[in-house]
Amino acid sequence: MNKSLFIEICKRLYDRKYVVGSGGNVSVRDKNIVYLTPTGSILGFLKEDDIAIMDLDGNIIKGNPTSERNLHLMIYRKRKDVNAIIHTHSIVSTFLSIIDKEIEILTADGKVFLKKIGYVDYYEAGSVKLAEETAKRDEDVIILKNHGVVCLGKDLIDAYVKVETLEEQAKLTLLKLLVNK
Ligand SMILES: C[C@H](O)[C@@H](O)[C@@H](O)C(=O)COP(=O)(O)O
Ligand SMILES: [Zn+2]
Repeated sequence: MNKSLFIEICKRLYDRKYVVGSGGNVSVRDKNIVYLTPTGSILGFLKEDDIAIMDLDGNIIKGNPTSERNLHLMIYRKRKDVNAIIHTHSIVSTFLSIIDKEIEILTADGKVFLKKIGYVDYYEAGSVKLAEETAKRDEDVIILKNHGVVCLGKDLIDAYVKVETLEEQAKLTLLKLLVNK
């Protein structure tokens, strides 16, 4: 697992305001081992030694993994093609879910990188129910209503591109709603 890339991606998510405060979490799977951001951590300030480690069975090997660990693990167990998961609180993507508007895929990037967007109703953050309902989805891009987004990738770069592209499509959707008012 490329720990320096993991830290760099977390820093960019924070610096580009896909998360604020201690929000968001990231994980990477390497065979039967999962590397996760620690619960309560500020993604912009992480060091390589802060990265928590679990196995796919849910045993903690190192540190205190994210409170959304069940969400990450349930997806990895179901989706053998997924090796990275990014959860953010992307503001426009989340805002549209608050006003019950679906994100439209409006440009070429959206069509290429997002394909379909799934939606999960609001369930308490960190709950097994939220994890179960999210893991039921088959899309790689999932909106957690009134909470944030979850993007799945074959690797960390793939998941990161989906986070950025999703927020761009959300911004375009919002602009379209405002112009068409
Ligand atoms: C309230 C929590 O911040 C929730 O939003 C959670 O989903 C999150 O984003 C960060 O939780 P961790 O710090 O436990 O990863
Ligand atoms: Zn969250």
